[in-house]
Amino acid sequence: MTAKILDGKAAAAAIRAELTQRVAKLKENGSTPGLGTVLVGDDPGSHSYVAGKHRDCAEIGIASIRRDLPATATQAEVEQAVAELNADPACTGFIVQLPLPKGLDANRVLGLIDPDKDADGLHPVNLGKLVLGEPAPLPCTPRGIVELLTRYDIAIAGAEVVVVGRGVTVGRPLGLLLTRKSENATVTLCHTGTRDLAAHVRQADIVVAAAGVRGLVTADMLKPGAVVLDVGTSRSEDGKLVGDVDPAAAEVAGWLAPMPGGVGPMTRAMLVDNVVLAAERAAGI
Ligand SMILES: Nc1nc(=O)c2c([nH]1)NC[C@@H]1CN(c3ccc(C(=O)N[C@@H](CCC(=O)O)C(=O)O)cc3)C=[N+]21
Repeated sequence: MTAKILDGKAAAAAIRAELTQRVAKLKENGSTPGLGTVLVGDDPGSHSYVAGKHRDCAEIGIASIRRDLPATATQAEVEQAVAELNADPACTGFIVQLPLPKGLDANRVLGLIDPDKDADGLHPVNLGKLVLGEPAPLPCTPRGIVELLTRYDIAIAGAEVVVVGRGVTVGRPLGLLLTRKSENATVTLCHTGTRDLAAHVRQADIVVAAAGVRGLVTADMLKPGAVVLDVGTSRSEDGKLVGDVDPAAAEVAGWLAPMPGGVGPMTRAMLVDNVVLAAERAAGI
């Protein structure tokens, strides 16, 4: 048996088509959403992600605003770029691409983003609202995971979900999202300090691997038929993108969101969706 594919690339293309319609409607109402990005330094991976985001905006018909700063940018210069986007009415939502170069205080920068323009859902106020169950922009990768499962009719309510990884952008907020009443999953949050990872993963109906450790989740850990989402992104020796899930896992899993082609494209689609949702809210749609 080989796992069926959760095709995030196809699902994201469908979402972009829906977003194109919603943006056309917003424009009829005199509102054009605009996504801003702040990119510091010359990491090739970060450059290619940011380029992808601007391509998505062009396809969907929303404006995009780029602020690229050199690797030598100071904390004050990065904060200035954030202040400019906060003040720019053409920019209705923006992100600061992470990680920032060493020496810059990312949490301080994130805290300066206007929470209403926080397209990533990573501002402390918005993360706090997620804990409190109040409406707020939600982190893109967790949203993309829920959206992908929903589009494939995979039941989340009542499922035993094991999340591997406690990062601020994926693992930690994903646990919060999946345990809301509306999702109703039971979540175990595993991490590098987990004593027996295999014992936890073996119980899971759904496994989300988001630790950034190549091959961390292996075939022998899985319950046959489990749904596996690979969110890990590391580079192999020859520079290829590789995930956290060992390729042999595809022989045991029932469903697999591969890396690439799984959750990554959904993350990008949810970023634009966050910006469009905020514009719709502002326009009373
Ligand atoms: N403020 C901020 N927000 C982010 O959302 C954010 C960030 N910083 N920093 C880096 C991570 C990483 N991330 C990805 C998004 C899409 C793909 C994606 O679309 N990947 C394609 C492959 C792309 C390729 O081949 O290069 C795929 O999985 O199929 C990957 C990674 C967003 N991040």
